[in-house]
Amino acid sequence: MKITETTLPGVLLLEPARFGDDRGFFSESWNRQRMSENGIDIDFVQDNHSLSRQVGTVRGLHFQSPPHAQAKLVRCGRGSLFDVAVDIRKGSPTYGQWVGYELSFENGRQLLVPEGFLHGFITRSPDTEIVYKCSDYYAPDCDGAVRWDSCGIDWDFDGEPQLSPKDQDAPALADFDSPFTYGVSA
Ligand SMILES: Cc1cn([C@H]2C[C@H](O)[C@@H](COP(=O)(O)OP(=O)(O)O[C@H]3O[C@@H](C)C(=O)[C@@H](O)[C@H]3O)O2)c(=O)[nH]c1=O
Repeated sequence: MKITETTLPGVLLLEPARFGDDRGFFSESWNRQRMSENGIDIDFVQDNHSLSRQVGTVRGLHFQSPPHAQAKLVRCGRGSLFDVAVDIRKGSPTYGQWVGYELSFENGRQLLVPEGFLHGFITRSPDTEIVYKCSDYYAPDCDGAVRWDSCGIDWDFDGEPQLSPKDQDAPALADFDSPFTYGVSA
């Protein structure tokens, strides 16, 4: 497991080992003990899976408010996508900054998105599947979104993205009052 820090402290890029043979490959996509040895102690309680048919489907940018804030461990099950995290902790030295990485079935990369960050992605291939673990259960009352195109993210996409009505109507980051504060545990 290769773990790389990003420019946003706490957001990590993980590359699990793949053991290839004539059949294909084997990979441990999550090993609690190994992660703990690397200082990552998260109790994941829910595993999510979604399919996006079209290239240029955007899901995000999403968060759940305290007391149901979620850390997420994200990977791509099929196809490819550009996955993004944005720091929305008020008072954070990196507030409003983002990181983005290509996650694909081929590269097997994972992104760890802590509590206090927006998460979202755009698909780069048709029929792309995303799979992610969450550290708290889905809580619709705490569900929130910020406009995908309001954070200065370079999505490297020229067309018209496919968005849910909820994501279309989300507030811009500039008009958003974040429920997270830097240094305060959610
Ligand atoms: C997120 C979620 C949704 N749902 C339901 C609600 C709704 O009827 C349907 C679709 O929900 P959404 O439109 O919110 O799905 P989606 O836009 O895929 O939302 C997801 O986007 C990515 C980027 C994330 O980071 C996730 O946390 C989550 O917010 O699924 C659940 O039952 N459990 C869940 O955990």
